[in-house]
Amino acid sequence: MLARSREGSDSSGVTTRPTLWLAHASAGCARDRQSLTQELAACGWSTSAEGGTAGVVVLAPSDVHAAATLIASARQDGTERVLAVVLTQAQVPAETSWVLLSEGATDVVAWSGGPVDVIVARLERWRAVEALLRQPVVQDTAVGHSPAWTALLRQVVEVAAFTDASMLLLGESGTGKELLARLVHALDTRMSKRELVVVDCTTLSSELAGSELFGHERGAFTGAASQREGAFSLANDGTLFLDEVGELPASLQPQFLRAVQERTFKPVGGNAWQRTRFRLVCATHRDLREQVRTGGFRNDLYHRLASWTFRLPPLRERAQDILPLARHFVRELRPEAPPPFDPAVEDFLLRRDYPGNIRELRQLVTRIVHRHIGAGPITLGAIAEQDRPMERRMTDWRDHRLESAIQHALVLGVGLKEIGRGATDVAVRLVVEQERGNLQRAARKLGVTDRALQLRRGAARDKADGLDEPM
Ligand SMILES: Nc1ncnc2c1ncn2[C@@H]1O[C@H](COP(=O)(O)OP(=O)(O)OP(=O)(O)O)[C@@H](O)[C@H]1O
Repeated sequence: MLARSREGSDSSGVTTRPTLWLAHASAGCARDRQSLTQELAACGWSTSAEGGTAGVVVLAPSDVHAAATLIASARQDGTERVLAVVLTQAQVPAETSWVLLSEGATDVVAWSGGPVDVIVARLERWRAVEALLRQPVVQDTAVGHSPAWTALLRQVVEVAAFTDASMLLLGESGTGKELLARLVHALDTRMSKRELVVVDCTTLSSELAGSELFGHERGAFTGAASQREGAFSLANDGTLFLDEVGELPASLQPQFLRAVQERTFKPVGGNAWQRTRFRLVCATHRDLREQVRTGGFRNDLYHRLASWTFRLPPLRERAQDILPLARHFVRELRPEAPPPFDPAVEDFLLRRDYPGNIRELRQLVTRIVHRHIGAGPITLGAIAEQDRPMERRMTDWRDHRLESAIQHALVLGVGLKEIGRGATDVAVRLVVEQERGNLQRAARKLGVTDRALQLRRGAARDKADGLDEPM
């Protein structure tokens, strides 16, 4: 019932034709699948039994486990979104939905024949989001194809384009919080959109912060020679980006809460309330919840800021983005003729640690490009002395993170065979994801035969059968 292929994908892995992968969980629902195919076709959605980036799985209420296996396997092979369509006139039981969602279904709906509006509404939204992700404003600025990054981007783009909700961006320094805030502003569809106003809360002093945020009237305080607009007013019909919001002075938080909640504020020294309408995006590298717990940040304000919370992955969790990002920075610096990296330089970039995340990678690549001479590829000699690897700076893959994962497994009583198998399965999953479901390329990269890879994947899927380790 499941035949998959990766055709129809462009370089970013996004399907260029609007064909939907359609599968059914058991022979019993083949006829319903047929009528769903027709209904979808009437709404302009063609379907195929072969893979795509989005799919629909049709199941009878008794097929939950078969459907869950189908969905998990599709997700592993690179299908980004799967809608589970349960053939029932009743509501889908919550337990069924949770099982399907936990195996990777994006959504679960009930359908009992007839119009497919509920299904099509979801497919149209997905298509709109995928179209946005292909826009140059996203492709050319928010570089990265790793699953962690694309999953995040997909959610951010959806919230940015289809809501005016406030967003809280959490992440280590240099992970791209400001870049995402700019993207959210660029994707905002409000016609009257004005500007993006950036306020760095680390630079707000208690005395001047009120004026910076709310503006002031002439003569409001010594030195206020003329009236001045503040960030809340400047951001009207635009976006207000508060960087390092955890540093917002406690004395300002009540006023700030009012401005965010009511969208009204009074300039310093003024009597009249002013209205403002903006999208609020905040960022912090701190644990804001912990600040709330210890009383450094107001709980009510936190909940106002964090309608949506997104965690940006550090670069070490998206290592497959290192080279695409590095090449992107080279193109920015040498747009006319971007030189390629020698394989040895690529290896150096991949093995290094980046505590400063993408900012550190960008600075490193900038130094390399500054030193690169001539028209040929960038060679190891272009790496500045300060950046050259001393043994302790290179990342041994068997580092403390692997050690602590194994330590954890040992504490749980996991045996050597299971640990080895677990490590193999993680490696297989990562490479299959990287190769976007192309099993031949994945096998080559892993240094095993196609058959061995298939066996391992089969065994991982069905651990209960206790198949012997094939590789
Ligand atoms: N996905 C990306 N694609 C291209 N460039 C990126 C990406 N993410 C971050 N950058 C670049 O990395 C640098 C750091 O990003 P940014 O300033 O957005 O990080 P940040 O999380 O806001 O950092 P901080 O917390 O220190 O303010 C910027 O030059 C930005 O353009």
